[in-house]
Amino acid sequence: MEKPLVGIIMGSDSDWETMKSAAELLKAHAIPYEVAVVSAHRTPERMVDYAKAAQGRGLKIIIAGAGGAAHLPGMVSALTPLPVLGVPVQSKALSGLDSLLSIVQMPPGIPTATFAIGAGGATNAAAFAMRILALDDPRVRDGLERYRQENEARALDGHAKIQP
Ligand SMILES: Nc1c(C(=O)O)ncn1[C@@H]1O[C@H](COP(=O)(O)O)[C@@H](O)[C@H]1O
Repeated sequence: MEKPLVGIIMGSDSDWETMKSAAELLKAHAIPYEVAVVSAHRTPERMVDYAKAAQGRGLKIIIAGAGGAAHLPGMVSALTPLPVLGVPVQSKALSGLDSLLSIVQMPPGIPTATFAIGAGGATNAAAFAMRILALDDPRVRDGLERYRQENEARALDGHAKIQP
């Protein structure tokens, strides 16, 4: 087993339905990743341990998803120098706007990337992680080019279908 380069963490197992989209993209491109439930609110000490150990364990990027009062991405970002990519999970009460605003409005000095609400955001967080890894890894660069071509083919296929 290759050592994971990307850590996908989420506040609750109920976020997996959203966050699995990130895992699927990384898996499709053979990028080693790990998955964990880590919560700033419910398991604060585990969060501190996870964030502080991440770089030393060889992780390069953390994708953090959370819903509602989504403090996890920002708190992890405060505890590690690694890039943290935040995914707002769609909440029932406020449709994820709460999650989005909780992640995006970080104070200067603690940068935390913020993606779209829901599974599309999780996919893009993984695609962005690939772009970061591609800076030093030609294999990931090739994978990204394949992914771009697949997306292009899918769009053109859709275009062909709507021609009268
Ligand atoms: N936002 C956070 C954090 C955190 O930010 O640390 N921990 C859990 N949660 C969120 O609570 C929501 C409801 O969780 P449950 O479904 O377990 O009740 C989830 O979307 C989770 O991300």
